Amino acid sequence: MSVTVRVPAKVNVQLAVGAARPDGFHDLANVFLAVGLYDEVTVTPADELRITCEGSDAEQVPLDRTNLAARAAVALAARRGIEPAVHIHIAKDIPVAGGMAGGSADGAGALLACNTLWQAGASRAELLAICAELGSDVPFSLVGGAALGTGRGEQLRTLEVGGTFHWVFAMADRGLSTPAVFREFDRLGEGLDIPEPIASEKLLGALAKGDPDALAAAVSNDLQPAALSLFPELADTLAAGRTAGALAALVSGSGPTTAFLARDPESAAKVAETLRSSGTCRTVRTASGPAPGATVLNG
Ligand SMILES: C[C@@](CO)(OP(=O)(O)O)[C@H](O)COP(=O)(O)OP(=O)(O)OC[C@H]1O[C@@H](n2ccc(N)nc2=O)[C@H](O)[C@@H]1O
Ligand SMILES: Nc1ncnc2c1ncn2[C@@H]1O[C@H](COP(=O)(O)OP(=O)(O)O)[C@@H](O)[C@H]1O
Repeated sequence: MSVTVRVPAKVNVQLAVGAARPDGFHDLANVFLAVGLYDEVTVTPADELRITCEGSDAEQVPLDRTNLAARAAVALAARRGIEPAVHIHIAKDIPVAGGMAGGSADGAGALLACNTLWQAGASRAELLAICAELGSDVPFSLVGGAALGTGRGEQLRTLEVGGTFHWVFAMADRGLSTPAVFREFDRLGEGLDIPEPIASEKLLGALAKGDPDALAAAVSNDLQPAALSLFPELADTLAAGRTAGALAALVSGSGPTTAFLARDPESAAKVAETLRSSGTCRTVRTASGPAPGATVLNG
């Protein structure tokens, strides 16, 4: 018997970043929106832990115990005193190292799948605690929808969303390392007074209303200057999307995926087409949000 879990990607509609903490992390006001681009994680009993991956970015995914899906299975098995004897297969559609939390999605997906396969009985609270140990973004991948993440992004408050938002995502031809982007944020901010990260009331209101124009006016990403400093060509992609009629154009999280908010599906298709022919990115996808969090598809 196998269990398959579907898990969404995310875009950060607000990413406010505070100064570096003594532990090296940064306090955030991180407004996550799950979008309908998914990885599927399938777990099947096996003699020992094994990982396989399929999809266009599969060769970039580590197949050893550093894979977040493997770490999730090991963490749950250790808590239950059992062997993580499972084959984890990842059908990957979320870009790797793209700032869309693909690894985090696989971690949350494997955790929910193993909990189901092993009938391990971990509560939602226990699953969320394991997710937070695995990474700052992993709890949100489990929960989906829209949420405000505080602390290092792992303490979640669910947000109301009053409609569907239509997005276009432009994937770059190389990845960006999340720690490197935070380091660049620190370097650019040296000697400056970095304010406490606070969620924007205007942005939360726009989400609650489902108003794309109001959301477009309120989106922000404090990591964007750092991502652009490490990957200056992203400015051309952002400009191409704006010219094509996107309501807002921003780097998704630590990048280098760029995200474009459109008024409706027709406008999203037009922005996508223009970006495809712009020569400024590798692939272009459309997706809408909010999307549900990790969901068991069978088993
Ligand atoms: C920036 C964000 C925005 O949602 O995601 P991505 O855009 O990369 O997907 C997240 O904060 C990334 O979360 P995640 O990828 O889970 O990060 P973690 O594994 O917890 O941490 C990786 C590294 O990122 C830096 N980091 C992460 C989170 C945080 N609040 N402060 C940090 O400084 C630290 O250098 C840390 O060692
Ligand atoms: N299941 C996984 N899928 C993708 N990357 C993973 C996974 N597990 C670990 N990684 C590592 O995490 C890094 C960041 O990947 P990813 O989570 O896709 O990007 P981001 O943090 O930008 O959202 C990758 O370069 C890879 O080395």
